[in-house]
Amino acid sequence: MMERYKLIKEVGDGTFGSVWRAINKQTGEVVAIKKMKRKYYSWEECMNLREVKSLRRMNHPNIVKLKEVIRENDILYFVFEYMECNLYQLMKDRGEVFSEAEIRNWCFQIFQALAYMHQRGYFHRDLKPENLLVTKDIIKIADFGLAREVCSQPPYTEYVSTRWYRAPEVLLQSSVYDSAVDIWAMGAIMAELFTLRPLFPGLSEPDEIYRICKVIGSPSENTWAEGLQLAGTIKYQFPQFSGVDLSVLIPSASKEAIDLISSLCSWDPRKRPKAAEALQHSFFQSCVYVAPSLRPKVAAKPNTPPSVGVRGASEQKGARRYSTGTLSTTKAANNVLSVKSNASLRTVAAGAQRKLEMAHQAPEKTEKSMKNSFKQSPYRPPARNNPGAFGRSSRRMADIPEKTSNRAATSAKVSNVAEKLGKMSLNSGPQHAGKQPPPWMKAGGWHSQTDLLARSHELPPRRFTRKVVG
Ligand SMILES: Nc1ncnc2c1ncn2[C@@H]1O[C@H](COP(=O)(O)OP(=O)(O)OP(=O)(O)O)[C@@H](O)[C@H]1O
Repeated sequence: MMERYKLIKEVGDGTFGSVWRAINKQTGEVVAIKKMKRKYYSWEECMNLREVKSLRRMNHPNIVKLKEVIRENDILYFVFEYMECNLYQLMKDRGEVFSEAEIRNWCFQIFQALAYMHQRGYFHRDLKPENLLVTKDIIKIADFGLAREVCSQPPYTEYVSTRWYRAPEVLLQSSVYDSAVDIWAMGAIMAELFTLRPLFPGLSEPDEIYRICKVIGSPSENTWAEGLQLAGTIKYQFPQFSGVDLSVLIPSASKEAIDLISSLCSWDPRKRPKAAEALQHSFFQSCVYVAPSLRPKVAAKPNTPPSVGVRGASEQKGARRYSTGTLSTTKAANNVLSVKSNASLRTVAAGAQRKLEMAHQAPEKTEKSMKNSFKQSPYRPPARNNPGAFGRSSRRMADIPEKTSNRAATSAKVSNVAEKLGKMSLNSGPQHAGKQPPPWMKAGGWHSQTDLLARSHELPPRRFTRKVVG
């Protein structure tokens, strides 16, 4: 099976697998092949993997497409559509800041993918720049190793995710969390796109919360009563900060962008907008939806990329087919699973699920649980010479995913807007013509600014190290 592909170059080395650029010798198609690090001794084991289970159900232009699953000599390979680079690589190599139009374009696409995914009852749980893959103007969500079905039943597995983008309810070990964790991550990522620096680069879990408090202000009974309870449960006391003016921290961002980021990064998960609501924020005003009835009757092209931001309207015609399609798998040969669109789903019995999930952890890349972390290192303000919110810490430290004992569960609360999304397609409107309506979402309470927080233009060049190669 694998002889059909020629491996060209390793382009990524993740926790669970190494990723290669490869060519399909028969068709000449360039693909990305993820070779899993552990062995899989049966086909059933493979079918139970989260990555397979969730990606099989996803068919969206902004979710990286799983083309094939191959098991050969007990090694498991995922064949994905190939993407040129990830968002972290783009930021790292960037000499100057991205334009707001570029950021809007990317975020609009990611929120569409999230709206699609959340609406179908999945959330990603590990959104970070490395998992957002870019080819030209198109951005796609990758790495569904941690994706969870919103309605899945307990017992819930421990899970691994990346600290800098981790939502406060997860840091505080909430037993119930939901798709709002992806929304928090998007706030942090969006801010990072503007400044090219992580917004909350915590060196540990307590430090992560400390930095969040410093930037968005400590939570109160008014802003997040449940959070105070959660903190009480693990005997954690929030440091007291009133927060800073995000527009000072992110000077290149417009008022609308600042308003959206502050909504996304709300302490209370229920106060964060849903992905479909975020798409309606005034920041995305130039990205206009067109109802199907108003669309020109042109046959959708099978692989048309989505039209976003202010780009050409001609690209948008295929958008709807992606938001309605489903995936199915065809076991074409004994050890090959080809993934085809627009056919029915098959759910695999979850017999060995828990065993697999546990095996899915990478012990050498985990840290002790938050409980232990807090127990052993009670809250301490960073030392005087601590670099502050935008520290010069090694990126690798936060790349190390942490094992937490959170249980994921929630009801899939899908807004009407999200439901409508599947019936809509995209169009591009003019850039901010005329007066803009006020943002629909209220910004968080920004009170004062602390000089401990460096401004982005005062920051030294980014010196983070990453595990991504190529
Ligand atoms: N389809 C693709 N096209 C091109 N590069 C890819 C593709 N998929 C993954 N990569 C590269 O490989 C890297 C690791 O991939 P991925 O995140 O899927 O692996 P992982 O083992 O699950 O990683 P993690 O440590 O984040 O859990 C990505 O950051 C990206 O740079």
